[in-house]
Amino acid sequence: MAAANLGGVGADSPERAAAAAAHRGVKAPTATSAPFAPGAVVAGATEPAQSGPEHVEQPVAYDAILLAGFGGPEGQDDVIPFLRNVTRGRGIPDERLEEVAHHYRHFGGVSPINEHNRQLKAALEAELARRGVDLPVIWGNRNWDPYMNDALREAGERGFTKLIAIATSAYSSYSSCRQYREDYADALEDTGLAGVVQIDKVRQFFDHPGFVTPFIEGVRDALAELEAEHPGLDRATQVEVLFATHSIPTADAAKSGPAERGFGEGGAYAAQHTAVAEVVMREAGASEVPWQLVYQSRSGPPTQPWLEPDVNDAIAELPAAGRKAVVIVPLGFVSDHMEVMWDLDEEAMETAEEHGLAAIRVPTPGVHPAYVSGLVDLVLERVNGTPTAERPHLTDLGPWYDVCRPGCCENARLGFKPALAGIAP
Ligand SMILES: CC1=C(CCC(=O)O)c2cc3nc(cc4[nH]c(cc5[nH]c(cc1n2)c(C)c5CCC(=O)O)c(CCC(=O)O)c4C)C(CCC(=O)O)=C3C
Ligand SMILES: [Fe+2]
Repeated sequence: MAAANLGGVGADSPERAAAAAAHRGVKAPTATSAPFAPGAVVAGATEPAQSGPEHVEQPVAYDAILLAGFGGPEGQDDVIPFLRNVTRGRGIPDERLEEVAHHYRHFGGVSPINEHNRQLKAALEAELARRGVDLPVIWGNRNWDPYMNDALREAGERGFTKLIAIATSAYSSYSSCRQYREDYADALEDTGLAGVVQIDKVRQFFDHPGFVTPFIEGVRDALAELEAEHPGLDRATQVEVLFATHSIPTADAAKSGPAERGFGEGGAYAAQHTAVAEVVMREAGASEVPWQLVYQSRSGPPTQPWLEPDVNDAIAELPAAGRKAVVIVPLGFVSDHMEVMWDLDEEAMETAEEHGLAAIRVPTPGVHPAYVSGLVDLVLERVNGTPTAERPHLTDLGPWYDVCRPGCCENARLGFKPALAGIAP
């Protein structure tokens, strides 16, 4: 969410450092004794192996799919408790949270994200049934009901021991990948299922055709619509496509992806978005249209550098470059949640209007059939042990890792915390 400065006691607080340090000591090392599939790293492993496969090519008999969401409030009374969950450990007073809350308040305290995930779960179940795949889907959120702990308790009660997780987040970074993996580890500890339930994850799917196809269609349709509404509009000089994603601290960005790949400044996070945007422009038949990658929804103290440029600043520059229209592509998001409906549909659209630009925001994947069946493909890739060479990916960065590399996507401020489905530290 944008605007509010939630630096607060903030990133480098002693409380946080202490919490991180405490974490290192408390977990029992179980990696060597666990009867898990090669490539799986066990909850609580403090000294796991330093090497392992990047791609798991052996078939694994999973019991269920764990759909992992962010979670969001569903009424005014939920808003502050939800924001406390999101910002836990950062010591942010409720008055400051109320500044962020106004986006939610504006929509009756309801984020649509949980409803999106209910619909996605139903769509996945329908697609699994259509393909004759007998895998139940359990859904748990990081920050709101139904919580990850509830989902894992349910898994335990139903006797599931092998879960394949899909997080509703396509790219590599602390917030979009590793934080989910840490929360799986925490939830297994909380529910007493560490060492009993194995959680693997599907690879980050930023360049999977199922995720990219809706954006390709969206850009193609948006350009056609602009041209129909504005006869004579020259797409090569008067239109610009802005690919928008969530800003993150530059320090987190630099640590996104495996250290040894050396992605430079914006890390794997920026590299993945740039590579996907290129594919979208090409496949939408729009290679001649100018485009750039922009960021949105920054928070944190103003002194802390986050990825730039901000979408609104980028829009403000467009008229001087001769642009008359802008296409905004929410490339970083899987559904029209608050970041999209407020930061893009309210704020960025208003900025475009102020600058006299025609503007269209293209849809997120949502429950697009290509996206839903792509997610099922990603699960089946692991169920069937599909050879790496046969795994679809539209950029030369992929197919991304099944087992995250040491230090991958670490939080630049918190440092190491145990996480599943990867090799630590
Ligand atoms: C990369 C990324 C994604 C995309 C990947 C993914 O989808 O997981 C994402 C998604 C989301 N972020 C969301 C909401 C929030 N994110 C916050 C804070 C932050 N997000 C960050 C990054 C990301 N966030 C970061 C680096 C922070 C600062 C934390 C820190 O400094 O350590 C805050 C706290 C207030 C504030 O800081 O503004 C809120 C309320 C919602 C729910 C929306 C709804 O309710 O509809 C969703 C889907
Ligand atoms: Fe966020």
